[in-house]
Amino acid sequence: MNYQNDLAFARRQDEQDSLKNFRSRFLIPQHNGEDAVYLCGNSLGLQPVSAQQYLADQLNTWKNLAVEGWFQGDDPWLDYHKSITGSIAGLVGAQENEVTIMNSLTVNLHLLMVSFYKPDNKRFKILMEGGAFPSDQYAMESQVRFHGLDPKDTIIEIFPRDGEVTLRTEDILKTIDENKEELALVLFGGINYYTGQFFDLKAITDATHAAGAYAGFDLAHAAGNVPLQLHDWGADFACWCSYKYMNSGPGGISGIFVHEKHFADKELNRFAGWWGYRRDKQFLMAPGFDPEVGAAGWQISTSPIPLLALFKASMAIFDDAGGLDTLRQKSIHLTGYLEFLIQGINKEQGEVIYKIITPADPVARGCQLSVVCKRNAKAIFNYLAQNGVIGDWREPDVIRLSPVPLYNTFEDVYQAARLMADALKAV
Ligand SMILES: Cc1ncc(COP(=O)(O)O)c(C=O)c1O
Ligand SMILES: Nc1ccccc1C(=O)C[C@H](N)C(=O)O
Repeated sequence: MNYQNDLAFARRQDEQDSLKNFRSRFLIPQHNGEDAVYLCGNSLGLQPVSAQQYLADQLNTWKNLAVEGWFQGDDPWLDYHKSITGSIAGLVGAQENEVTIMNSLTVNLHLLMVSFYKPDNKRFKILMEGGAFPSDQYAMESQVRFHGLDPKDTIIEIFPRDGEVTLRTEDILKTIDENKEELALVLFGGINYYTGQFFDLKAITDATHAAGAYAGFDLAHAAGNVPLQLHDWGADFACWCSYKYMNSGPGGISGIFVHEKHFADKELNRFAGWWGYRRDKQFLMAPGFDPEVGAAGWQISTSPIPLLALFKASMAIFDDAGGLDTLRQKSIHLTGYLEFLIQGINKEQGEVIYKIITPADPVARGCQLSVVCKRNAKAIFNYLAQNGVIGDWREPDVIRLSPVPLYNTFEDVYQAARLMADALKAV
């Protein structure tokens, strides 16, 4: 696309945007009485206007039906989660029975590792991306210790080559192959939280399986952001939080994927609870765990209905937007526009002050651009915040900015970049 550094150009793009009406379905934070420039869907997606009503409906069911709400009403709570698993499955490229929603992300990472990390004398190593989100590192390390192993001898982290900031797929595949005798699990982020790099998950899955190990993914930054084909890629399992690009609210419920090839595998451990029991017999309260077929059999505890209601409000918007394909098209243009404008600032300055560390190829990134500030980084971030641009800061010098196609505009992106240029004069 031929971008222009010009407000009129940005407004023309917004005018022509087939998704332009979706912004009004979200509550945009205010700054000095105007919409803030919210570029932080990578951390917390915005609240759907309808969220209050979805929540109020369930509070009313609780008020009117109380315990009968589990079995009666328009949308009985017992199967309430089923009304959104189809939409979620569509977003991650799964069959509906391969997806369920439960707990929070790190909890689910642990539970899925109970099933898919079973080290023995021969295969015990875990391969992950260097610089993964700390919670994932802590989860892996504690799982390894739980099995009586030392993380130092067990967890292999792959880091970029010297002088590079992102990982090369060839290096990931080579490391998998080099460790094929001892590898038990490859557990990668879909998109790295710091650099915004979107990994080649199909290639990683294929290489992992060729090495005789399981492939699992933390899709916190990928779900609802980039197209995924978990079923067709043959990934063994995945989990993600829904409060980022899926807009389910702070601490919103997490999703899991288990490939159907594992449904009948009696060898897989799982930590069981009655919510994962086969639904037709759950209330017989019989001894002996008999799981529901599919990912739903990994559930443990009673569904948190208020959280599901919030999630449902957001999934209805994704459904109306027609799924991820249209969103992705706009996303590529929006993020591309931000990249173009930032590069324009660098050109004007005659040096790279805002170094984008996220890959330039749209195939290798989602909404997010991670920008290293070479000068007065924290002061620039603060200047942006004071002027209504909400991104986030990651130590030591990275500003993350994520234009989200459902609610951000080209004008948002234009204003953010204009303020990034102004900041260089102001701080
Ligand atoms: C990649 C990744 N993993 C794990 C987490 C932690 O998730 P939670 O606190 O919901 O367990 C986050 C975000 O907080 C994340 O980005
Ligand atoms: N759950 C949170 C609670 C408080 C503050 C941030 C978060 C995030 O999600 C951070 C995000 N995972 C990140 O990529 O940095």
